[in-house]
Amino acid sequence: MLCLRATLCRRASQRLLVRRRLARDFTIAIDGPAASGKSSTARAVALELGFGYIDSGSIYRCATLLALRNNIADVSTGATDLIDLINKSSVDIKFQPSSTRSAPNLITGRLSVPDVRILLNEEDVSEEIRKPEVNRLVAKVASDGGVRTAVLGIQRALASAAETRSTSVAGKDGVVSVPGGVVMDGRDIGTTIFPNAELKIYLDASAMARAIRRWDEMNSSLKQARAADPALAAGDKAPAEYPSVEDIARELEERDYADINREHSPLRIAKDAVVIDNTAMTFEQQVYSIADLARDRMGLERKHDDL
Ligand SMILES: Nc1ncnc2c1ncn2[C@@H]1O[C@H](COP(=O)(O)OP(=O)(O)O)[C@@H](O)[C@H]1O
Ligand SMILES: Nc1ccn([C@H]2C[C@H](O)[C@@H](COP(=O)(O)OP(=O)(O)O)O2)c(=O)n1
Repeated sequence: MLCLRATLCRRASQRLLVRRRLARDFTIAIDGPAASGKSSTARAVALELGFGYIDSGSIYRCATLLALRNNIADVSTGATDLIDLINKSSVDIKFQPSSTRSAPNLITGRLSVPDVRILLNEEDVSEEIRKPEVNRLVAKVASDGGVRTAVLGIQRALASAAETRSTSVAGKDGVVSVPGGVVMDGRDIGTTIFPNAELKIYLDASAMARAIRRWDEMNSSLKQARAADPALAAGDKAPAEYPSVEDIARELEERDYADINREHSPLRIAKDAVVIDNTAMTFEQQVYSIADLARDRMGLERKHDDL
């Protein structure tokens, strides 16, 4: 009896060790075109699995903000100065538990989407990096090879910090502490940044669905801002300042074209990526199916076969 118990305990701890080993440094790469749902999905998947999250697009957006603030309008001639500024800057991504502020338009069902704050040299620039002037310039900034190399340094540092942070994950034998995995989203994560990522997702949706989602998102944020600020509620800021769905569709199309056709690390579907078109999917379906794909590959039990 004692012997049987010892064997069972040994087997349980071996299983645990296998899981710990599998969960160690487990990386999920999520790539796809603009507004396909990468960042909201990545955040919810990271929360579901107890992983860290890195929004690589926000680093390119910070680089673009540095260019705008330092009057580097022409990235091709000002690249050296911009690279110098990036190398001297710090970017931090603060992943905060549950908030609907970062996905105000989304029906998330049972899920919560954690908020993410982006700090550039310790200043919170989360809202500023989403402004239209940044949207217009970011693809150009991200097309420069030297800028990409400078951004890579920040991405690697953030990823290794996330991976060394231990988290608690509910395993079959109870809660276990595992060195944290990481979810990173962007354009070249599965192809260039983490070509050996354990799970690669290419998230896509129709161009119109993506434009409508972005438009919805902007309008929900405007409604929230109006509710919080009487000056905005009184109509001081005309809704006409806000782009139409057609304007947004055009902007997304231009950015996708630049991201797909650039020389350095263009947006491509990695050959071993799982392609998910979420045009007709609910947010819950896309998050739970990715989390279960990750669980499969970590040797953990699936949780959402009901979907
Ligand atoms: N399956 C879905 N159905 C409807 N809206 C979605 C879905 N997935 C994401 N969204 C919404 O689409 C918008 C764009 O998502 P986001 O995560 O910011 O995309 P990306 O990071 O690819 O630019 C957000 O407002 C998000 O809440
Ligand atoms: N890994 C990455 C991430 C983003 N970029 C570039 C290309 C994108 O147009 C910009 C902004 O990316 P971001 O993911 O914030 O953009 P969207 O949220 O999808 O609109 O940065 C990149 O080149 N490589």
